[in-house]
Formats: sequence, C-alpha cells, structure tokens
Amino acid sequence: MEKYIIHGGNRLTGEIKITGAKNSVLPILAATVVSGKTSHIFNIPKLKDVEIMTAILTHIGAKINEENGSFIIDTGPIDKIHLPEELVREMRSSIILMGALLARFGEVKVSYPGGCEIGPRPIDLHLKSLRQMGAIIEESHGFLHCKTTGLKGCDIQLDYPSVGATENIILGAVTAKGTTIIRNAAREPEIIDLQNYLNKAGAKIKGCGSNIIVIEGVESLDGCAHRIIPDRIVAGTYMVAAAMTRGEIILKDVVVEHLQSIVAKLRETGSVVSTNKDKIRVIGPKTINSIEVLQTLPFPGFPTDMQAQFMSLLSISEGTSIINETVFENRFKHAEELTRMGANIKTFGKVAVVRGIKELTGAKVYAKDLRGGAALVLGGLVADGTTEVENIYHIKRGYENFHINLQSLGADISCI
Ligand SMILES: CC(=O)N[C@H]1[C@@H](OP(=O)(O)OP(=O)(O)OC[C@H]2O[C@@H](n3ccc(=O)[nH]c3=O)[C@H](O)[C@@H]2O)O[C@H](CO)[C@@H](O)[C@@H]1O
Ligand SMILES: C=C(OP(=O)(O)O)C(=O)O
Repeated sequence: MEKYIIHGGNRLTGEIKITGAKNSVLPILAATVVSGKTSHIFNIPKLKDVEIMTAILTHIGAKINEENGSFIIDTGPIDKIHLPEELVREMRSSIILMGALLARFGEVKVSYPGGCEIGPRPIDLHLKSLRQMGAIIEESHGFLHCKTTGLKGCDIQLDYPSVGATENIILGAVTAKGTTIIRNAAREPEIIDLQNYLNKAGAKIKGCGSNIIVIEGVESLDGCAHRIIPDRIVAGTYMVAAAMTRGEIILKDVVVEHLQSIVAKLRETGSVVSTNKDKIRVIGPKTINSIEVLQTLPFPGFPTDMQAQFMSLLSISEGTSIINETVFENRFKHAEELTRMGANIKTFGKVAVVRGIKELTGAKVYAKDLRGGAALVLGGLVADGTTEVENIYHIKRGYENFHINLQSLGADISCI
C-alpha cells in the first residue's frame, strides 16, 4: 500500500500548471457515448478515476487512443449495455453513463455506483427524472435495469440542484423527442463544460450555468474536439497549501471566475490573492485569521470539495471558525485524523467547530476519502515532525502528480 511521508515546515514557493477537471472529464467521456462517433478530448488529467472510466468504456466496446494527454475516443463499436459492477462500484461518476446509454441504446444495466464515503449518496433524483422522461427502471438487489422505447422531453423540477442528476438528464435529453426543461439545475462550471462539448457535437442546449436549462432534442450527435476546463478544486488545494505554509504560489491555466468563492474565503484568512487573466497568485499570511462561518453550498457558493482543505487551514488559524457542511451528510471524517495531529476540532452533525492552534504535530493518519486525504497532506506540510498519510489511493483519484508537484514547490514529501 502506497503512503506519503512528509517532513513538515517548508515554505512552498513556485509555479504549478493546473490540469483538466476530474468532474468535467468524467461526464464528458460518458457523453461521447451518445453520438457513437469519434471525439478528440484534450487536457485529460492523469487520474485513477479517468483510468476507471476508460476501463468501463473499453469494456463495453469503445476504442480509446491516448495521444499527448488527449484521448481520441470512438464510441461507434460499443455493443454492450451492461456495465461492469466491480468498476462501477469504484467510482461515483459511472452513474452518468446511465443517461448516455439510455439515449444511445434505450437500455442500460448498472449497479449502484461507489465513490467516496461522504454520507449516503442516493440517486433518487436521477431515477425520478429519467422515469419522467419515459425510462422504465427496475431496481433489485443493488442493480438497476433501465429501458425505454425512446426518451421524451419534459419539464423537470429538481428538488435539489444535484450535479450528477443534472448531467444525467442533459445526456438523456440531447437526443430525446421534444424539449426538456431542467428547473433548479446545478450551475457548476463542469455543467457548462458538458454543454459546450455537447453543443459542439450538434446538441441544442441553452442555459447551463443558470438554474434553468433548456434542451431541444436533436436527431443525432456527431463527434467533435473539446478541451477540458482546468480543475478548480485542484487549484484551490494548492492555494490553501500556499496559505498554510506562508508561501507564495502562482497557478497557471486557471479560470479565475470559477475560483471566486475560494478566493474570497482565503482573503478572509489574511492571504493575499491576485489574479491576472488565467493566472492566480497566493501569498500566505504571517498570521492566519479564523473564518467566522464557512458554509458549503452548490456553485457559486463555497464548494464542499474544498471544505476539508479549509478545515486543515483553519486548524492553525488564530481564533475559532464554524464550518457548516450543507451539501453532504457525513463529510467530516478528516476531522478525526486532523485531531490526531493535534487539531482542536469538534463536530456536531453537519457543523464543525475549529479552534485554531499554534502548530500541528506530525502523526500517522489515514486518508478516508479524496479531499479529506488532501487535507491531511496539507496538514503534514506544516506539522512539526513527520506525517505519514496512508491509504492514498483516494488522493490519486483526483490529483495528478500530487507529491511531485508539492516537491517542485519545495515540500519534503515522498511516496513509498
Ligand atoms: C463527479 C462529480 O462531479 N462529483 C461531484 C458532484 O457529485 P454528485 O453529482 O454526486 O453530487 P450531487 O450534487 O448530486 O449531490 C449533492 C447532494 O444531493 C444529494 N442527492 C444527489 C442526487 C440524488 O439523486 N439525490 C440526492 O439526495 C446527495 O446525497 C448530496 O447530499 O457534485 C458534488 C457536489 O458539488 C461534488 O462534491 C462532487 O465532487
Ligand atoms: C466527492 C468527490 O468526487 P466523487 O463525486 O467523484 O466521489 C470529489 O471530487 O471531492
């Protein structure tokens, strides 16, 4: 089992180029299935989750060629509608293939998806919406069998702006008969990226980025070329590394607009953040201020995927911070591990009270999920002594070359 060994205390300085977004590339790879043609997708990050998605697509028949960080993907040869259970259970995003395969073949067999354990992650909104569009879905023993004689456009009111449900509906709707309206849709930048890919492929989608999306069904889609947007959560993680180590990091290839809520909260801690086109610079403060309330919300609110990293930052701030995790039921598993490093954190359901301490202490800790794992690495960078982060396969799901990038910024971290 691989682990990271970190000797804390180094100030991080330098530049990092931000790679393609995990939460964009996964639905877009799923979306390539709808056309049955060849698409060329650029800026593919080297991530475990991308490997899993590639393995699922290859298993059902797609031909994928890797070329300089891009994928040329031909989904024409796909001839299976039964997704491999062991792979689906490894990754949440596999569920987005449901909308794509229903659109293309009118049938899909899939197990409930896996992914990070951050509380119950039901898919009721996905299923309710696809049923409303005419899918017949049988659920038994953790398996779903979905069939349709043709999806139909309809008016869907989402109870919550779920990212995955919005993506599944979009994929089902692009070639459905008639017009689909999604109300209370998720507004994340990755949804806009999906719209941009699909519209280049011939879809007629309007409104992504707002909470009402209108999709006019078209006869068929084509292949196209598309570049994945930069990963705002990876960027945010390095920004927190700069703040915690009182360093100075410049991130290249970012979309500043996507990072506004993170920038605002970092400024509250006293960090100096400046932006210039697709670059962002963070200078860590001498004294890290606490944040009165940090509340996670759907975009454009503060992202739940940055909550753990901020908890790590606030654990060494001056004062007390309240974190309110409103998106997921149980996303504080990192709190217990940070406590092993000396942090003073109490959790009460979806609320955490973080009382800042002067310094964390190195310890043996365990990554229980992706962002929680990244938060422990951040803690290790500033802890007194040695930190060992175990179970790092979670971190590799979402960060390309994490320890190598941190080394290039001056961190004393190795992967053994
Ligand atoms: C691959 C990907 O893009 N993952 C992101 C996506 O996950 P994901 O698409 O799973 O997140 P959702 O927006 O769907 O989930 C948000 C909340 O809605 C609930 N819910 C969701 C669907 C449903 O049918 N019923 C239901 O109750 C979930 O349990 C959760 O509490 O958005 C999350 C919220 O920004 C991010 O943390 C994840 O990194
Ligand atoms: C929770 C996350 O991912 P997923 O939805 O793929 O589990 C994440 O990226 O933080």
